[in-house]
This record gives sequence, C-alpha cells and structure tokens, in this order.
Amino acid sequence: MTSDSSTPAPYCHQNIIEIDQVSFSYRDQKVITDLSFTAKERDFVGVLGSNGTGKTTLLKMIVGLLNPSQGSIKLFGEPIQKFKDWERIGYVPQKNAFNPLFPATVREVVLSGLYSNRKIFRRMGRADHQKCADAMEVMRITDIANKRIGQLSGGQQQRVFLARALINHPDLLILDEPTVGIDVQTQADFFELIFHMHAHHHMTFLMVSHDIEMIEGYLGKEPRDRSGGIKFHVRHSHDTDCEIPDLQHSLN
Ligand SMILES: Nc1ncnc2c1ncn2[C@@H]1O[C@H](COP(=O)(O)OP(=O)(O)OP(=O)(O)O)[C@@H](O)[C@H]1O
Repeated sequence: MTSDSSTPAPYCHQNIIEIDQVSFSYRDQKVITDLSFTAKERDFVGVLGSNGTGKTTLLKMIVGLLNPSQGSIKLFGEPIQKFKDWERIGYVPQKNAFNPLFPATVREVVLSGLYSNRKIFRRMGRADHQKCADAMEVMRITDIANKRIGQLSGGQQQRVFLARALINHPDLLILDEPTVGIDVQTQADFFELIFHMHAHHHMTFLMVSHDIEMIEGYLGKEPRDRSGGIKFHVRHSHDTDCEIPDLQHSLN
C-alpha cells in the first residue's frame, strides 16, 4: 500500500507533540529561539542540555503552563489553545516540594492522579484502589501509603509523584528530571519500568534528564535534533514493524 497526502498516517505515526518555530523569553532574556520538534506516537524522547538551556521552560510550554512568545504547539494534532484531553498526559515537574503541613496522605495523592477536573468528586471504586495499589507497589511506597506527603523525604515524595503520574496509564508521560534525589535501586527500577512501558504499552515519553549514560544507553549516542543547547535523543518503540501500514498492530 502506498500512502499519499490524502491517506491518514498509520496510527503509530501520529504526531503527539508538534513544536513549530517556538521562541520564548522571560522579560528581556530570550531562552528558546525558533525551536521546532515533533514527537510521534511511541517515541521516547530524551531531552539533554546544560543547566539553563531552557529544557524546563520547554516542558512548561508543552503542558500549557507558559505560552510561547512566538510559534505554535500542537498536542495530539490539536492546537494547544484548544486542547482539552489533559487526562491523556501525565506530567511530573521538577522538584516537587510539598508544604509540610499539607494534609493528604500518600495514597490520596496517588489516587488524585485519577481525577480530572470533571470527575473530581466522583467516588473511587475498587478498580481505582487496585490501580493505586499497583502504582504504589511499583514505586515502593506501599509501606508509607498512610503517611502524610509533607512528612516524607524529597526522594520519597518524588516516588509518590511518579506513582501519581503512572496510575492513569497516560498516552504521553512528560518527566522533568524524574529521578533526582531518588536512591539508586529505585532509579534503576523506574527506568526499567518506563522503558518497558515504552516498548510494550504504546506510550510516548518526553523526559528531561542529566543522566547521559541512561539516555544514551537507551536512546543512542546521536541526538536526532538539536536546538540551541537542547538535544533531543529519540527512540521509536518498534522501528522495524511500524512501517507496515497496519492500523491494528498498535492497538493490540
Ligand atoms: N520564572 C522565571 N523567570 C525568569 N527567568 C527564568 C524563570 N525560569 C527560568 N528562568 C531562566 O531561564 C533560563 C532557562 O531555565 P530552565 O529552567 O528552562 O533551564 P533548564 O535547561 O531546565 O535548566 P536545568 O538543567 O538547570 O534544570 C535560565 O537562565 C533561567 O534562569
């Protein structure tokens, strides 16, 4: 089968993030200049760059917390200004810091990953609690499920936020230095888990990291794109068979 502009792209080639000639300034300081980048479904994108090159700023624009000074961003094919399906996106910002007096428990914070704005008051069912238990198990926080989030160490809090992002099985998971402050064993388990999810569960990832060894190990040494000081290392989860124009294979 040949494809032309009138044929829809195979399912797993859909654009998930499209950044088109985006620039951003904080007052007079230009941080990002004319950046274009596209992530397709089932890409794992590792974002590398020195401190201050604008990686976090870029992620904040992608999740709608900052507006580009110029250029445009689309999510799942939709201009970000119109995009409403935020449940499809999990985001773990850099260095979450909780007010020590914040009253929620670990379990409540993880479960809150299932709420959307519309469903905030819905009752949690058995399936929801099972998902929560699974996510806590993976991030090794089951034993602290009833502790208050504000009383945990930074690394424990980060694990809670990762569990919260994973509970919904988002289509796109955006992670800003997710393993900073986490012990080596949990880091290794976490990377193993997300690489598995990428390989087998049809998820797309965008992750800022300073862990060059891990990024290059999984995504290869050569970045696919660069812009300013930011480098994008990309691996698609099934490079060989996704060329087959079979809409089914990514729906298994
Ligand atoms: N809220 C802000 N107001 C003004 N300037 C900011 C703000 N946030 C970031 N900056 C500046 O923008 C530049 C890019 O910051 P950003 O946090 O995006 O970089 P980064 O690549 O994520 O850095 P790091 O690797 O240290 O996390 C830096 O020079 C920073 O000082």
